[in-house]
Amino acid sequence: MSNSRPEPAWRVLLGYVRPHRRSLAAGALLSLATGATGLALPLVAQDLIASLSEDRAISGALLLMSALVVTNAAVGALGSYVLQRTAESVVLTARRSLTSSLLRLRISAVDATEPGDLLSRATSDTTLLRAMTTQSLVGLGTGGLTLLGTLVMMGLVDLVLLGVTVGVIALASAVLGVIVPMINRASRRAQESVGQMGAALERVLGALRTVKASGAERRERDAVHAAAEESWRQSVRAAKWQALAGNVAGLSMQIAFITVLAVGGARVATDAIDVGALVAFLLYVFYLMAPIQEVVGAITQYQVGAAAIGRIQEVDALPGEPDHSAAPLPAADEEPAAIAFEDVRFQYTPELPYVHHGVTFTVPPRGMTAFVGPSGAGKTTVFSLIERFYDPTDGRVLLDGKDVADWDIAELRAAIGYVEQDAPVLSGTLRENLLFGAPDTAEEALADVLVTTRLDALVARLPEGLDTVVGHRGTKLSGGERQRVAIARALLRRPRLLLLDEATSQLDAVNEAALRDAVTAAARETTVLVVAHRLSTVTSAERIVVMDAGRVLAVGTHSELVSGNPLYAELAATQFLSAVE
Ligand SMILES: Nc1ncnc2c1ncn2[C@@H]1O[C@H](COP(=O)(O)OP(=O)(O)OP(=O)(O)O)[C@@H](O)[C@H]1O
Repeated sequence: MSNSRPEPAWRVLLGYVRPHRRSLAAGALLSLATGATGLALPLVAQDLIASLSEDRAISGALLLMSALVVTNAAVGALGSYVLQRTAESVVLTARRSLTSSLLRLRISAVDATEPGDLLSRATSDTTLLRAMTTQSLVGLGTGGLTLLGTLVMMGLVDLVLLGVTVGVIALASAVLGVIVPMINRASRRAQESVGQMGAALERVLGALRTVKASGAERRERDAVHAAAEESWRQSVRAAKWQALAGNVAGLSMQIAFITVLAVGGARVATDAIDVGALVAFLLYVFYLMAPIQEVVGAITQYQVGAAAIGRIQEVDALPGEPDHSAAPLPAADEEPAAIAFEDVRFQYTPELPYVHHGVTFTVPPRGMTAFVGPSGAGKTTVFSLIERFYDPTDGRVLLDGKDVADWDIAELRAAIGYVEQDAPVLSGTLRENLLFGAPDTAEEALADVLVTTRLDALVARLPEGLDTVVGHRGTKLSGGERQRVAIARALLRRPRLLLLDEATSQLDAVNEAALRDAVTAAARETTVLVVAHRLSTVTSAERIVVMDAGRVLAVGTHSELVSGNPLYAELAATQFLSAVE
C-alpha cells in the first residue's frame, strides 16, 4: 500500500513492548528462576542420597526438596502468567495504536481499501504479536543467554572442539537463512488471505438481502471459501518450513555430537585432551540442544509476527488526518457560515478524470441554496470538499472567507452538520443515533428537534421510545425515518452550515412535507446547502446552483432558471431531478 521503506519489524515490536518492558523483564527473570530452581533439584537429590548412605538425617534435605518443588511450581506459574499478561498487553497496545490510525484515515485512503481487510489487520494480525512477544522476545533472550553461557563453558573445556561445534552451528544457520524468509513469505500470504476472507465476508454481510435476492449465496460462499483455503494452504506451507527449521536445528546438533565425538576422539588419542574433557564437552553439546531449539523457535515465530507487523505498518503508512478530538459545537448565538468555491478543480485520484473543472460560486450566510444537475455532475463532491474529506487539486474552498485547508479540521467539522445521501443510521439505540454528533444535548433541545423532524410520533409508537435499538445500519427503520433521523442528528449540532444530500428515492407526501418544513425552518437560522432531487426543495430555495459535468452552468432562483436555463427547465419539468440524463 505504501512505497516508503518501512521500519524493521523488530523495531516496531520494541515500540509496542516498551510500555511493558518491566513486566516483560520480570517474566523473563521468573522463567530463568524457574530453570534455576529446577537445576538445583538434582544437587539436593545428590545430597539426599549421600545423607542416606552415610546414615545422616534426611529430613532437612527432604524439606529443602519439597520447598524447591513448590517454589519451582509457584515461580513457574507466576512467570508464565506474567509473560502471557505482558504479551496480551503488547497485543492491546498494537490494537489501540492501529485502531486509532484506522479512525484517522483520510477518506481517500479508505476508498482504496477493503473495510473487511482492515478489520482483519486490527483483529487477526495483532493477535499474532502475542506469540511473537512470548516466544521470540523471551525465547531469544533466555535461549540466547543459555546458548552463550554453554558456548563459553565449552570454550573453557576445549577451544578446538568449540570451533568444530560453532562450525556446525554456522552451517545450520546458513540453511536456516534460506528457510526463514520462506516462513515470512508464507505467513504473509496466509494473513493476506485472512484479509481477503474478511473483505469477502464484509461484502456479503453488507448486502445480504441483495445477495439472497440475486441467488448469489453459493458464488459468494465460494469466494469466501477460496480465501479461507488459500490461508490454510499458506499456513500449512509456513508450518512445513517451521518444522523443517526445527529439524535442521535438531539435526545440526546430532551432527555436532558425532563430529565432536570423532574430532574429540582423535584429540584424546593424540593426548591433546583427556577423556574427562571429551565427556564434559559432549555433555555440553547435549545441553546446547534446548537453547538452540528455543532460539530457532524464536526466529521462526518472529517471521510469523514480522509478517503481521508488515500488514499493520501498511495501515500506519496510509495517509491520515492529524490527530484531533472533536471541537466544541458552535454556541447558539454564532453567526451562520458563508461558503465560496474559487475555480475548484478536483479529481478523486490522479488516474481518474476531473470531477470538477473550475467550480466557482458563493453562498452568503443564512438561507437555502440548492444544487441541482444530472447524476454524476459533481454535487456530492462539493460537500466532500467542504468537509475536507478530500482536498481540491486546484482552486480554493472558503468557509467564512478562510480556506478550509487553513481551518483546524475539528473546528471546521464542528461548524457543519452533514446529512449523507444514504442517511446512515448506526447500530445502537435511536437516542444514541440522534445524539451521535452532539452527545451533550439537553432533553428539551432533543424534544424540539424530534418535533421539527416529526420523529415524535415514531418515538411515541416505538416500544421503548428513544431507547429502542434500531439495528445494524438502522435496518429496523424505514427509509424515510432513517433520513429524518439523519437530519435530526445534524440539526442537534446547531450547525453554522447544514449540508444536506437529499436521497434520490421518493418519499411519501407526509415524510416529504416533514423534511421540507424541517429544512426550511433550519434555513431561517443557518446556512443550508442541499443537493436537491425534489422540486419541492428547489422551489423553496433562495438560490439554485445548476451543475453539469463538473461545471456550474447557472445560478438563480427557480423562476429565473426555468426561463433562463434549458437544462434546469428540463430537470424541473420532470420533477425527478436525478433521473434525468
Ligand atoms: N470516492 C470516489 N472515488 C472516485 N470517483 C468518485 C468518488 N465519488 C464520486 N466519484 C465520481 O465523481 C463523479 C461525481 O460524483 P458526485 O457524487 O459528486 O455526483 P452527484 O452530482 O452528486 O451525483 P448524484 O446526483 O447521482 O448523487 C461521478 O462520476 C462519480 O463516479
